[in-house]
Amino acid sequence: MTDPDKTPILLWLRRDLRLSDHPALAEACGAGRPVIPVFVHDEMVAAAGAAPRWRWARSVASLAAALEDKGSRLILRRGDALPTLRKLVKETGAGAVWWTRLYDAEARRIAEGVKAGLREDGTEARSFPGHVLFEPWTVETGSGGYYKVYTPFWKNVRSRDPGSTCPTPGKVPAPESWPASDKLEEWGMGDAMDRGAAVIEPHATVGESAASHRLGAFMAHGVQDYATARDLPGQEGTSGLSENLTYGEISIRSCWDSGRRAMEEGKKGAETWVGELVWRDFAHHLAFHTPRLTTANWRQDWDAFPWNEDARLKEVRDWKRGVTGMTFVDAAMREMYVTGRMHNRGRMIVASYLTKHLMTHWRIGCDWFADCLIDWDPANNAMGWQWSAGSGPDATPFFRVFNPETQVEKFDKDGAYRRAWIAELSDDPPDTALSYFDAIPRHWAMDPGDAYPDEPLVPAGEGRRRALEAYEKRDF
Ligand SMILES: Cc1cc2nc3c(=O)[nH]c(=O)nc-3n(C[C@H](O)[C@H](O)[C@H](O)COP(=O)(O)OP(=O)(O)OC[C@H]3O[C@@H](n4cnc5c(N)ncnc54)[C@H](O)[C@@H]3O)c2cc1C
Repeated sequence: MTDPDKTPILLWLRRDLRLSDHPALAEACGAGRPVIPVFVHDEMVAAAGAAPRWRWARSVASLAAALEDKGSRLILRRGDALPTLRKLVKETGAGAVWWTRLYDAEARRIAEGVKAGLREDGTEARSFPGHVLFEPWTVETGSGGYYKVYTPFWKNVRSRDPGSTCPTPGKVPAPESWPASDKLEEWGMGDAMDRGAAVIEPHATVGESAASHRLGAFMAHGVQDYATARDLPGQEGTSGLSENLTYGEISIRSCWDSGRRAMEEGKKGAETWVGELVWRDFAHHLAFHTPRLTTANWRQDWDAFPWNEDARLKEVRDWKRGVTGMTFVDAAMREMYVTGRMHNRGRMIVASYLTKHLMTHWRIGCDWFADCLIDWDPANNAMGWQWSAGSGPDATPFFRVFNPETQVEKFDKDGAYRRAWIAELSDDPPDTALSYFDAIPRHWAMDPGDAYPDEPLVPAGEGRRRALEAYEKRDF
């Protein structure tokens, strides 16, 4: 009979594509058993949008190479998670499947199915922390509930210790023989991206060592001025780490440790930055405690609001294509289309314009972001949209309508951001602005020589009036 203590451990990897500070990997490597790392192109991966899927593949390729350096491999399989893992358990004689916990509804639904199915078969199924600083059930209000407002959540955790980082394994113990693996290229994970990988590629910073370099550079040069520079989309004033955190190429705990160290060194922007890391935890806290966050109005009475829910309307199309005539909105939408990223200030402005001036349901914008962002994260994205729309917890109230014109004056005074992204506004547009026209599908029939709209689709004042009127008339 096989000694269960010697059987291989299947390490099922999802959004934890790194070797450092990886609790499940560290424990597996210390268990005296072979470890078989596996990435499954499962129902969660298949449902991801075009840009996230492309970026996910880049992360998988990077981890596969890093594992080779550790004497290991990354086994790739395609299919729904449970049957695929069951099949691998059978083929390899693995006695255990371990993974890192995720907290959004869909990821949990899949993992719960895997856990139940494997346990039924007598296979050990065990999950580990590592995706957030503080697991959602460990942060409680005085009365034992969950937090619905960020500030008290922040106060609760700001002096807590998320624990020490785990050592990076020197070697990952290999099995006597490896199971077969798919080839990543055969999965075509970039195929759905109609702007093509070549456009986004130069804007992505992929893999664990690039992420760690990025964190170091931000700590050395960026964090000091973060509190003010973070609001200026024309500058590189933020860490850019969201794409790496999304795929777990860096651990949130190492970001926290660096941020806390910078606080101790008296770097001015450090506490604000650590506070943003905690916004990420807060989003996952909410997604865990109220799973509807990612799909439905968090405040359920907002179901009765007269949102436009038709994504085919011209105004929604113009918003997606960055031709609303509202320069801040258009610059941000184009930035996202070319780079797969959008500055946080831009995200707030475009979301406010769509949900308030265009009175369009946040889900339409949320879905478009989910297709375009290389840092797409189900919890952060949904929380950001519901915060902007007024339907979420701790949201900006619906009657507080961002004015995209005054926002531009405040945060892009010198016009650097708009010039960078809107070619039609300049006689000599920069490459960034022109690259938008290489990125868009031909059927959008747009050209840098086209006239930019003379008037916004919905002017700031009129949109505000319309939104407030609808809000006053709401019957909830
Ligand atoms: C409508 C909308 C949609 C959004 N969608 C996403 C998304 O899909 N994925 C995503 O990672 N973030 C999302 N955000 C949050 C935020 O815009 C990005 O995390 C930020 O722009 C990333 O840039 P950075 O890595 O340079 O962040 P930094 O400013 O350097 O912050 C460090 C890290 O803190 C976290 N963080 C910062 N701001 C927030 C925030 N408001 N909410 C949650 N976490 C935050 C991120 O992990 C970020 O990488 C969204 C915000 C809005 C308003």
